[in-house]
Amino acid sequence: METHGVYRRTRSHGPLCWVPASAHTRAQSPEGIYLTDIYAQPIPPVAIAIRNISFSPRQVTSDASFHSVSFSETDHPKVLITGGLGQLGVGLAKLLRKRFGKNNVILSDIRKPPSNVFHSGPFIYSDILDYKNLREIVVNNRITWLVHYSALLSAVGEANVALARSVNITGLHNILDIAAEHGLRLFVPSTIGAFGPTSPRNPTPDLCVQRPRTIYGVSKVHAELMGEYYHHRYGLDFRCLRYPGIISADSMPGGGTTDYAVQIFHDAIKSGKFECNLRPDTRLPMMYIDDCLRATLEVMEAPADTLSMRTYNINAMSFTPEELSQELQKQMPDLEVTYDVDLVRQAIADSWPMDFDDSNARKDWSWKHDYDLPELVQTMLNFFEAERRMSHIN
Ligand SMILES: NC(=O)c1ccc[n+]([C@@H]2O[C@H](COP(=O)([O-])OP(=O)(O)OC[C@H]3O[C@@H](n4cnc5c(N)ncnc54)[C@H](O)[C@@H]3O)[C@@H](O)[C@H]2O)c1
Ligand SMILES: C[C@@H](O)[C@H](N)C(=O)O
Repeated sequence: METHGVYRRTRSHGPLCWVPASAHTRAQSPEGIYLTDIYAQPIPPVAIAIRNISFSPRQVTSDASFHSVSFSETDHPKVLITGGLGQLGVGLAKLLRKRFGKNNVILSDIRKPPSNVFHSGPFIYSDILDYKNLREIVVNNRITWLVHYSALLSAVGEANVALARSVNITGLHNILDIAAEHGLRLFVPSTIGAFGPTSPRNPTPDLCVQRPRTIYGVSKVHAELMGEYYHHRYGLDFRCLRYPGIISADSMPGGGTTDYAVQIFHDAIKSGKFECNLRPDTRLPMMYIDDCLRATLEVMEAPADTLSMRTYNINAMSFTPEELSQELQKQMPDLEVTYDVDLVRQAIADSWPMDFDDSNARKDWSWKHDYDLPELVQTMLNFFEAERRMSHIN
């Protein structure tokens, strides 16, 4: 057995890893991380975060390896998606189930799933603020990948800062600890909202000033930094993409600043009219959902040695409400677009990137988007047309 400061190297279960030599005797922070680890020099690259609420000395002996759930690259991962009933989770589950098998992907949320989602594969109740319940789900289902989608988005976050802080920050802490303790590969999405008015906006590179002015943005910068810290400090396999505004036809957005770019299609088809809550010249990075979900799978499958960073910008297109309206009007010339600016959303949008530099993702793991603005508009309209025909048949 090799020792290194207060750490011991062990291979008792699963891969070689570092664990604290006398875990049960040292002082813990409120988050359950050993404070004395901070002073143990030199710090080995891989060690494990342990919570006081998660292990008592009776439950786990001091020489246990918490990396006991090993994920072989040849096996299918067993995936848990948190916050899975939002705009993105159901589509991601569908993509991952196609690849890994229906029963290897569990959707979870605190809401009641609609019947088609409930019957399309495993669904489980999970509140990310309930740490013990999360741990039970991970253990009982032998989870190896965790996709953490639960969050309050930018506009709803500003309307309820306390809840956003709790879900987006405390919830993330639970997720990080669970993932580190059980050796999971963890995906946490970040956003264009992780930048602020002092960031370069056109284009915004991966590494630059990040001083967002929303609780959503602050919580996402915190998530990026904590994930990267757990990666360097504890060997957590943390992967993060900063998504642009995502546009989807069969799922509705959950209260963000980019929601107008989805709503315009619904209103255009329903009434031929749309009232936009952002100014016509507000340029923001955007992406069709299929590109976003494929990027997520691709970065999760990327060999670790191709990832020069753990947080990447990804992008597809940038447009303004005026440009989106004009593209739609090519197919729907009678569409009427008016503007009634929501000051909160406008201030948020004015502080976000106008264009996103994703050259590192393109270089490191060959990221490439499929949909530009014309394909996006055509695909969205095709979806609604197909839906209309189906409803006529039924
Ligand atoms: N949709 C976008 O345009 C976009 C862009 C950038 C980043 N993202 C990120 O992607 C992720 C998914 O986004 P989305 O658009 O699907 O979000 P959404 O708002 O549509 O869904 C979030 C889900 O989280 C759930 N949730 C809330 N509190 C919870 C709790 N305590 N425990 C468990 N679940 C809880 C909600 O019920 C909801 O279903 C989020 O982290 C978001 O920040 C989304
Ligand atoms: C951009 C993204 O994070 C989300 N759609 C929002 O507007 O809040």
